[in-house]
Amino acid sequence: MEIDLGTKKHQLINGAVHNDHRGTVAYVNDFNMSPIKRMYTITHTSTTVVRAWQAHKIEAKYFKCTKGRFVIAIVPIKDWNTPDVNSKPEIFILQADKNQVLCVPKGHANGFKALEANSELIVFSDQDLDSAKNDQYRFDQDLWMDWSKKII
Ligand SMILES: Cc1cn([C@H]2C[C@H](O)[C@@H](COP(=O)(O)OP(=O)(O)O[C@H]3O[C@H](C)C(=O)[C@H](O)[C@H]3O)O2)c(=O)[nH]c1=O
Repeated sequence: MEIDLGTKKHQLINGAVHNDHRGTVAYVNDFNMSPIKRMYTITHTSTTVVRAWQAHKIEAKYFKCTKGRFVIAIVPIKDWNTPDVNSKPEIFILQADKNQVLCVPKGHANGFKALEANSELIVFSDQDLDSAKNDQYRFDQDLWMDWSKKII
């Protein structure tokens, strides 16, 4: 099944793993990367750092944890000037040993923190850097989530 990346709904795409005498192939066959224009990685050396909230009207993002574990939250934004303080974030745990890609469609804010020191995310974007620069919306990290609460 191929995932429709044009959808307005976030999606968690599950991959799988093949092991044999040569080693391991970890794959996410349903992640169609044709819309991707750019990739980068983010490493959090500490579990106390919160990177939130960054939001995009037109940019879709795809997150894959390549080391450690992250808690990542996403919130749909309707009013970009006065976002709804009562919106409820959807929360995901991404971990390197679970082969999953989280697709966050345009129109959402994302925020995250590492659950283990030195955790790393790889991020894929469907916008080049120039478009992304004009599509950056930042909101206070204390909006929507109490990041100090134990999540799992
Ligand atoms: C992402 C990126 C950044 N940079 C430069 C631009 C800045 O001088 C510096 C730090 O970037 P920024 O402050 O935008 O990083 P974050 O606050 O983590 O935000 C980034 O990752 C979160 C999850 C988002 O959702 C943002 O859209 C994305 O910009 O790296 C580049 O030159 N190329 C890139 O692709």
